Amino acid sequence: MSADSRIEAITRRIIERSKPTRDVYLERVRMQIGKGVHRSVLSCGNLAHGFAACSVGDKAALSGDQVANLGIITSYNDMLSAHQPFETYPALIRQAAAEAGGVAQVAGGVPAMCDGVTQGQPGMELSLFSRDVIAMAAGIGLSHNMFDAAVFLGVCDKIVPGLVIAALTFGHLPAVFIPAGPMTSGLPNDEKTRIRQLYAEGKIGRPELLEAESKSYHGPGTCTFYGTANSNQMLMEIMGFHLPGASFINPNTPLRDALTKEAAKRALAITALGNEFTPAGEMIDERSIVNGVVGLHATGGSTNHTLHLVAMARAAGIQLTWQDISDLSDIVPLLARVYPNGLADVNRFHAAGGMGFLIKQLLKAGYVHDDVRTVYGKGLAAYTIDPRLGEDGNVVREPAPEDSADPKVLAKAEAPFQPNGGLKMLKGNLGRAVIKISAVKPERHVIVAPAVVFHDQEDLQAAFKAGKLDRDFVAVLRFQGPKANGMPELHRLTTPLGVLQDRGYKVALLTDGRMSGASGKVPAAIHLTPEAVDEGPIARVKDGDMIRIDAVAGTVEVLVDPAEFDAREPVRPDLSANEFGLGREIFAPLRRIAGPADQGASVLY
Ligand SMILES: O=C(O)[C@H](O)[C@@H](O)[C@H](O)[C@H](O)COP(=O)(O)O
Ligand code: SF4
Repeated sequence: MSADSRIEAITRRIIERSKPTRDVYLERVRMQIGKGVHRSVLSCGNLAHGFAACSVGDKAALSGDQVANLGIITSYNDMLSAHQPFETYPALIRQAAAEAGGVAQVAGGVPAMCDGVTQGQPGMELSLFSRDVIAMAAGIGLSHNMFDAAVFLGVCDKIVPGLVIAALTFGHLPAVFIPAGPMTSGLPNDEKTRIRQLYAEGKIGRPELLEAESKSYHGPGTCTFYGTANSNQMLMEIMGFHLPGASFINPNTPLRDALTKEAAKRALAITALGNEFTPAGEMIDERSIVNGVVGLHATGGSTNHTLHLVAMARAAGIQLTWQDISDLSDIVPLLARVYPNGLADVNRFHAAGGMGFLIKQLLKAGYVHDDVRTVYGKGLAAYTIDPRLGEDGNVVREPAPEDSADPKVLAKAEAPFQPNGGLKMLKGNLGRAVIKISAVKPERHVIVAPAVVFHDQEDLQAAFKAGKLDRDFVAVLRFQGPKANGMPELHRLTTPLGVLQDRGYKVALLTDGRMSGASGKVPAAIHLTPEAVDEGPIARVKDGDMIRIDAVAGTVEVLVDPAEFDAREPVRPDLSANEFGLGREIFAPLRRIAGPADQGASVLY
């Protein structure tokens, strides 16, 4: 089943554009593959160090080059509810590997930041760069070169993108991603938001707010809104890094453990020592990347992936642009309504038919490429399934349903919630930006209002609390880009801007910073490039300038006489206050070399 001709055309132009870098990348992957079983190039001393702490049996196995060895890269910590379940995964993976006649070793750990803990805090200024630090940290583990395949334990925002960059950098190895699954449903996300707004208006106190937050985020597993973390799960499934049906099974359940053990065995089965060798660098190609972007649009996924997918693709020599993402958005319909794009959470998304139903609809309508390679074999059609626990405790896969079990949450391709995708690119005399329209009411897709300029999100919060913002306005929050302060998420502003919007004002945010994947109802033109610290046009905007954000036409403009605007000097504020404190001083070198948002805001390329 071939993809829609428009999808094919965009895929072809990505292939053409990427050819120079993709050819070099594939040549390097094949050269590494050509060196044979990797630990066989190690000296006896290297090898002895590599298995010194192993059992006698594993030492014997690893002394030769016939037994496959899995490198586990884990992002376990107790800070992220989504990653806490990984504490027990290495033992489960070792057991599964032994059952399959292989070996598994933890090759290394990577840091993982919880953006929920750092949201609105200085620590958030390390968040985006942590993606590339995670890629480097995973590379340190895999550089021991003891492994025939790698399994990656990661879920949340920057962790999966960082691990994918590492997996593709070590593209000569098969790579299987193993998730931990979503938290069970707690206080509904819209109720959490309502209570936050009551607190922002001074109508309730901290005890009531903390009670609501704790009922929302209440146990192990990924937070249940459709933010970056759950967008990551969708991507790993539709791009073929997960086993079919792995994404949205709750932690600490028999099916979850069965999926984890199956993933470990599958990773051992697809090494060069077997007959289904599937190196990640060849498995992921331009079609896989396009399938990921399509999945993002069809589900109203996180705006952060206009940064991460670009950086992930680049790791495999594939050059994905915002124009590609925007053009795909014009083609792909919105088929899922999961908070903030609706009231349901990911548990209800899964119960409605989940990834199997979604992929089946996208394949039927020709929006995705079926002729792709995955860790499960060939063809995306293998993912149109519903995972169950079999009698023998193993995973059983039944065909995904033809109909959505909840048409308010998952729609069929012939009757979508919106004719186009969740993400729109904006261009104009202020530069290039991104806006997530899937969660914004249509009457707010175009906003024309005077600018109120801020250099710090706290100043906007203070202006709100002082009652200075009860009017139509565009909050122009600048010096939030990668080089300025690490491009933090400004999701805390959703609450005051949401209160003002609910009071009937036409409000929007324009920033060179980011929002959370969980942000939604307030129109926000984000990732503005060039950023203010690079003297982008946003550095010349003044209070009162009329700003037009138009998600229909795809434009972002300041409505000031061009000659007058160009004659203005860019503002150059003192940013030294955010150059130290809570680790920001050690990230200064990364701020200096960070690339622009439309190229992934990466420090790696
Ligand atoms: O991109 C994302 O999805 C966010 O970074 C998300 O991971 C973050 O944790 C939010 O801040 C959670 O939402 P609240 O802050 O509203 O709890
Ligand atoms: S989804 Fe966000 S808040 Fe929840 S655990 Fe992951 S990073 Fe933390």
